Amino acid sequence: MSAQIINGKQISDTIREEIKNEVAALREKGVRPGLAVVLVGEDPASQVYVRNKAKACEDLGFYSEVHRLPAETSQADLLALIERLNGQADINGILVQLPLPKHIEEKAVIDAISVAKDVDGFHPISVGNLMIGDDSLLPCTPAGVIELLKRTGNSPAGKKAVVIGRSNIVGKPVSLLLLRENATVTIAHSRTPNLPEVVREADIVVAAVGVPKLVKKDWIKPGAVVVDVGINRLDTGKLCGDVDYDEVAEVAGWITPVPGGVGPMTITMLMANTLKAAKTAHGIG
Ligand SMILES: Nc1nc(=O)c2c([nH]1)NC[C@@H]1CN(c3ccc(C(=O)N[C@@H](CCC(=O)O)C(=O)O)cc3)C=[N+]21
Repeated sequence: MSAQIINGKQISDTIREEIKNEVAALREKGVRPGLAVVLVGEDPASQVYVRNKAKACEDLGFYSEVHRLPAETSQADLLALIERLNGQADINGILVQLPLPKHIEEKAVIDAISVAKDVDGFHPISVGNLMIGDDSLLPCTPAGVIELLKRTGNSPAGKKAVVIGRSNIVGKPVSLLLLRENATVTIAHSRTPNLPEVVREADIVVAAVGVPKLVKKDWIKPGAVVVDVGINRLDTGKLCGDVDYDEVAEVAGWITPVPGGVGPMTITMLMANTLKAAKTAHGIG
């Protein structure tokens, strides 16, 4: 047996087409969603991500601004830029690329972003809204995971889900979203005893730990859905996930590849959030 592949690239393209059509209709009414991306420093991986986000904006008809600041930018200057973007009517979403240089306090920066423009969903109020179940801007990667499950007919309702990893950007929020979708959720992590045994109970496995090929074939219940959020760059330059894809694909029912799985969905959900923020800003349902 061999797993069906969850093609994140293809699903992402379908959603982008939906967004593109909606943006075109909005622009007829004089509304153009706008995204500001802020990059501090010259981290090469971040440069690539920022370029991809700007490209997505262009492809989908969004207005976009990329602010590239030198690595030695002061926290005060960065906060002043965010303040300006918060007040800018043509900007509906603000994304400050993480990680930031050491001398800048991440929390101060995230807290400064207007909740209405928090398209990453990282602001404490957005996190609180997620916890309560209020309709808010959801963090992009977790929202992408849910979308992949739903669009392949793998609704989490009534399923047992095991999330490996408890980070603020993936593990915790994806667990809350799975719970909201009526899954029974276990959050496993580096201190969980008998991890393979715990994972073997799962109908849905979400791996988000950042350890290359951690999840093995004998951890997986036959037929389970395996979603790999890990993006690890090996010494060879190749990307690899947290799941040992080749062997796990032999037992899983469904599996996401890396690249081409969750990654493309992250940027697509960012676009969806920016569109949503623009509609809210203009009082459009
Ligand atoms: N404020 C903030 N928000 C973020 O959302 C954010 C961030 N900072 N910092 C960095 C991480 C990483 N991230 C990715 C987005 C897309 C792919 C993606 O499209 N990956 C492709 C492959 C890309 C490649 O080849 O390198 C794939 O998996 O198929 C990956 C990673 C967003 N991040």
